[in-house]
Amino acid sequence: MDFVAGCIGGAAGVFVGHPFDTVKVRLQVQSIDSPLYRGTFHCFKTIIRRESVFGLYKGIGSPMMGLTFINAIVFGVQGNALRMLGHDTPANQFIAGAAAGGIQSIICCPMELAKTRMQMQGTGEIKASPRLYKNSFDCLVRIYKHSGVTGVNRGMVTTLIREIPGFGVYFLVYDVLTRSLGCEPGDRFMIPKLLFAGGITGIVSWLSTYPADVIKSRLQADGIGGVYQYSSIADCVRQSVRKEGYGVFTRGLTSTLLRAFPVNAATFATVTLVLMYARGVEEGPKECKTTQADHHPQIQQQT
Ligand SMILES: NC(=[NH2+])NCCC[C@H](N)C(=O)O
Repeated sequence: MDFVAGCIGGAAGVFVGHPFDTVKVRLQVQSIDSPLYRGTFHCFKTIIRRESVFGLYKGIGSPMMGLTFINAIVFGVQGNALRMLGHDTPANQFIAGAAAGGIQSIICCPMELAKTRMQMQGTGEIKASPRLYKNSFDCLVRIYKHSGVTGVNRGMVTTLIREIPGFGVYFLVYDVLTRSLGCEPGDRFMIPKLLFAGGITGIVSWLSTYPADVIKSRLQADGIGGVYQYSSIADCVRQSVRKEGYGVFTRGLTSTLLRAFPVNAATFATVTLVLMYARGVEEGPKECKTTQADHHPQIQQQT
């Protein structure tokens, strides 16, 4: 049931958060020499004006499909890893989350490569012009045909640098918050508490590894049409800092944090409600459990 809950929770999160992600990528990747957007809200308005509201949903295909598996992997691996580690401690929360973050990167990296390319395609164009990629799947097929497995995994190292600590923090912070807020079964404020805990967790998690996300976006957007600006991660960091200063690592951060709260609040609350329904249907009222796998956003009905 964790699988189903994770899938539905992930889909809810993608629908709520994708526009913010598109704005983030546009701001992260746009040229500093001739910027199209002055900031987060100007970017939102410009995309809607020039590309309609659907411009905000460019590239949603791959995360909507990919997150079905990603959330299932994340919640499944984290819960099983924690059980393997034996004790539900903050350190084990981090370790289990980091393991989940590393494993889900196998799907996340190609998925975000396609998403990033689709989000950057047709930037600022008022009228649809012939596109390099028809859709996210066509994007990955073309990259694979041109550059093979290496091409499809472009940005993998920066994805791992972002996701392994990022997901470690994700599950550690969520566990600490839900415990300190007293998310106990039968608490009538449990859902608002879980929404709050999930939202804050998303913000803290993204802040923890955001510089890696900026570099990952630039590397994954690089090479469209076969023209490469960066030769390596170090070259991308060097060029970015030399041209824009260390502030480059905050590009798109506002949109990311605006996205992180509702997406992760929606994901955790949806997972909770799906599991609550499932347990309510399958197993009826349950005692409050203590293991982390059951400390996840679940609601056991009072017996
Ligand atoms: N820095 C991270 N990768 N944090 C994990 C957050 C994952 C969550 N699915 C989101 O997209 O917000």
